[in-house]
Amino acid sequence: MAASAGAESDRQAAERFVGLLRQRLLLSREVAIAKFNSGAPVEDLKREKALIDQTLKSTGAEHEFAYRILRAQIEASKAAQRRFISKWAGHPRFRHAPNLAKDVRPKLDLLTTHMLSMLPKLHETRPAVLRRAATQVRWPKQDRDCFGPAWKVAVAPVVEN
Ligand SMILES: O=C(O)C(=O)C[C@]1(C(=O)O)C=C[C@@H](O)C=C1
Repeated sequence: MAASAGAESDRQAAERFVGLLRQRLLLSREVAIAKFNSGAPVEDLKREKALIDQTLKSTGAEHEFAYRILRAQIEASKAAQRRFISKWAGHPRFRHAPNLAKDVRPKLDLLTTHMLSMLPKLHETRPAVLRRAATQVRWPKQDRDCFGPAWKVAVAPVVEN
């Protein structure tokens, strides 16, 4: 470790990045609860456009990669939300639902910014290391049926890179 002491290793960077994607996907359950209670549709194209525009404005050389990664996170979130909402069909509304605009979206935004700030580092990370980190991710057992398939969507641009 002598020469690179203090520098984040490839493995650490990959795990940190994948951890951010995981946290973002975990929030899709909160989003789904809010939408299940309010009846709002899963897809919000206005919000997606705002996110993408913001991303394209704030990224440099990693433009294309950033776009693909963010798109995948949005698609993954929708896939997980739809699974949750169909699983809850026939259930009463949740007693406590988070406020999408005030509670959940600011968290999604923070994770997105953090995630995108790691892209330059990620470009130098070997794909095999990223793939390994992505396959090591675990989900709460009771929600694996929703997060598992969505995770494949979330990491597709990372593991195929
Ligand atoms: O903010 C929402 O309403 C979400 O469902 C989250 C999210 C996202 O991943 O950022 C996903 C799907 C929507 O179409 C818009 C945004």
